[in-house]
Amino acid sequence: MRIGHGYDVHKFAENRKLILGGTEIPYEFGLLGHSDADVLVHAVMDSLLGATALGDIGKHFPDTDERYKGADSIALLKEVCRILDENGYKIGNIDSTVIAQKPKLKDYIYAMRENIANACGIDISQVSVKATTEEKLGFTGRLEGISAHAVCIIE
Ligand SMILES: Nc1ccn([C@@H]2O[C@H](COP(=O)(O)O)[C@@H](O)[C@H]2O)c(=O)n1
Ligand SMILES: C[C@@]1(CO)OP(=O)(O)OP(=O)(O)OC[C@H]1O
Repeated sequence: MRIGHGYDVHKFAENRKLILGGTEIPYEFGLLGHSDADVLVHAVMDSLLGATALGDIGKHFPDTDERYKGADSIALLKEVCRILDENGYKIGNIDSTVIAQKPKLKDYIYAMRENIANACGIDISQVSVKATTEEKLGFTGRLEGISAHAVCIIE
């Protein structure tokens, strides 16, 4: 059994969609990135890669590579899960937290869990997504961006 941890941050920008956990969330700002900037899926991918000690998302999907411009992070997650499978690993469970002052995410949590579980070929009960604010403190509290943490167990 191996444990993995992932963390990512993306800043808010105008004229971008807000994609979290593969779900488009209505909000006045989106997140800036080379890909679709899905900060939650990026943290999940880094936790899985961390558990295998096979590098990180920057190594597998460099932000200098035109192939990943506007990339659907859920598609990248599927590739990470293919790598895990190729190396003989199975996911035990994934737990994650999105840190966002706004928007409220509770109505989208189930859809995010479902998207992540489907991409990984696991049951939704193996994927937890939580949301919290930082009580208006720090960069998330100032509405400058969103961060996400994820941990996982693989076997
Ligand atoms: N962007 C967010 C942040 C929080 N939630 C939900 O609200 C609960 C209370 O959040 P606090 O930061 O005030 O502790 C939290 O447990 C989430 O259920 C949310 O939906 N979206
Ligand atoms: C997945 C990638 C691909 O460009 O997405 P980005 O939007 O650049 O996001 P970041 O978390 O800064 O780096 C990871 C990249 O590998």
